[in-house]
Amino acid sequence: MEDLVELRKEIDEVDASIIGLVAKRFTITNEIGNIKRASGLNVHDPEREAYLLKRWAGLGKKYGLEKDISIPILEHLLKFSKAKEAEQIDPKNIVVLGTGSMAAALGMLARSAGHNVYVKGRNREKEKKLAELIGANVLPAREINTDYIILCVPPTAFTKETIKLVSNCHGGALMDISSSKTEYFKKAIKFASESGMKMISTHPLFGLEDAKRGSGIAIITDGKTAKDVEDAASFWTSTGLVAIKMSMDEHEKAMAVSQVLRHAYALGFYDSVSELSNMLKVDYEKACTAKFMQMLENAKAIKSEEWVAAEIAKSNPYSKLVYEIAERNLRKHASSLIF
Ligand SMILES: C=C(O[C@@H]1C=C(C(=O)O)C=C[C@H]1O)C(=O)O
Repeated sequence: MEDLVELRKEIDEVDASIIGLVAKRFTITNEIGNIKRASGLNVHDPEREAYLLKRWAGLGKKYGLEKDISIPILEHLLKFSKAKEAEQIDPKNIVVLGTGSMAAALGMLARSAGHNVYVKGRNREKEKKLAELIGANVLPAREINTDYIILCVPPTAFTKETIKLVSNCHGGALMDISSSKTEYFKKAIKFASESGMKMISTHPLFGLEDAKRGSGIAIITDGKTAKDVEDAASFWTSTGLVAIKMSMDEHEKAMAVSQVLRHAYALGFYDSVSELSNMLKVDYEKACTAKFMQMLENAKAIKSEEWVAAEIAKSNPYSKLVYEIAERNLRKHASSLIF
């Protein structure tokens, strides 16, 4: 039985590599599509395809794989690579700066929409791993024209050195993804202008696990030309996200309700659960509902990143109001229920 588990683990790893490589192949065929479009060549190249069929048969033989297995895979790839090449409208050169989960989520969305995605991080290993995972390329050292550099690093890691990592990238705009805009935004604008880049502030309105087509992304309109906002919106729309244009103040207000307030109660709830259960010496997990556990899980996730919650609360201009109202309502319920 242990062997079965081990072998399945191995299969899972092989499958991840296969998918990563298939996605990488599409990045390359999309780039070929761009070159063909620029030089007026046909997408379909029968000579090249005949060569590939022969080569795949040869490679199959070398690895002991029957033609019946290998050739249909190639045919499937050819069908979709040509379809993607043909349908590509306006592929952008995107650099994902950072190697964390948000970088993975956004890079993946951009990749699957057919954009050319490059990964850049401070750590070479992590950078390579992420590029493989999403079927993108590591940012090459040569000079490169970019449309958007998506800044997926936490505010604390956002320094001049971070920007230097993409000093070979020219053109386009730097996009931050932070949920609290005021402080971060100022810093990002400063760095962007120092390095001659435009700055567009965005905020993906989803958590790390649920970055999927149809989720929203806020685009901050303050101080931006209508064209810059429109271009950014159309890029994100192409990845399947819904672009929501809003002012910085509207965004901060929405964050005050949906993040600062939620975090306040979640952290208060989490701390109260542990304090109260210790005090009562009760094993609440033995006799609680699934809904309670769900709420505790949510609170625990926020607690585990308390510093993020603190940072958002610290820089949100409405936090004081949020805490006043949260406290008042808790007291109101306490007095109407108990006292
Ligand atoms: C990518 C290309 O375009 C098409 C797709 C191919 C592929 O997926 O490998 C090969 C030949 C072309 O019909 C190319 O010309 O290389």
